[in-house]
Amino acid sequence: MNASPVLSTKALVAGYERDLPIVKGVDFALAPGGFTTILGPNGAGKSTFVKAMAGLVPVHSGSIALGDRDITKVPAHELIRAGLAFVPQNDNIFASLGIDENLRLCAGILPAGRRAERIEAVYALFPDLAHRRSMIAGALSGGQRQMLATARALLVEPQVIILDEPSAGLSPKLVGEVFATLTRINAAGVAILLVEQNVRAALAVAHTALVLADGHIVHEGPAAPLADDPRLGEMFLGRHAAQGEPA
Ligand SMILES: Nc1ncnc2c1ncn2[C@@H]1O[C@H](COP(=O)(O)OP(=O)(O)OP(=O)(O)O)[C@@H](O)[C@H]1O
Repeated sequence: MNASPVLSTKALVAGYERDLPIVKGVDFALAPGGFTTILGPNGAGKSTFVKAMAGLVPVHSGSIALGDRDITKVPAHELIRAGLAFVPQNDNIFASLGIDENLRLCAGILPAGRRAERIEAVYALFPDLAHRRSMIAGALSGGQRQMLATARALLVEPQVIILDEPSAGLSPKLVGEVFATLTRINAAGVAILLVEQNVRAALAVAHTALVLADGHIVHEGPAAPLADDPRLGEMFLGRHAAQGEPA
């Protein structure tokens, strides 16, 4: 028996301008504790799709649910309290503040009595950050910045965390560290939705994969087998492949 999804969409159409849909009717479901990666060619609408779920891009039609709650029209700041955390690709930390200040600032939305306890719980997940509490965030490496951004999102004990290309611009070693961290977070019971360009690394950690092309789902299934699936290249090349153009 399948548990009801923690995050889902029905016939979701979304985009920045009303007459220009980018996400074109997507039905999606993320299982509680699941780990799904969203892949697809540049401009497929991956970021737009997750931003719509995070309340950051207008929904034209269809619906979004967090558990049983319809969140289609819930603003982004309320979604964080409701248990849906979003880590954007850029500008996801306060670079001029210390690591500890970054966390304390974000913990401000929690009841006062829980803040210190949650900050320590998050430090326990990120020992690299715990060792550098007073360091200015802007001086962190790319991978450490991503970890701080993820740590901030975890302060509220979300049911779901959505990450938009956390490995962008990182060296292979740092990519490995970021993805190992995501695996630990998921093992602790937090469902993860991960937008990635780094296809191989994402398929190695996620349970399921969803491939978007031109705002539509063109494939959905277990992640690991997709890495060796000959159709993978075609899904990324889209109509160019169908027209027989070279990769
Ligand atoms: N802020 C914006 N305003 C208007 N259009 C946008 C905006 N951001 C993205 N778009 C458009 O939406 C389409 C999908 O972009 P999106 O960033 O969602 O794709 P993506 O699959 O995440 O691509 P990439 O892998 O290159 O990041 C593109 O045509 C893009 O130009």
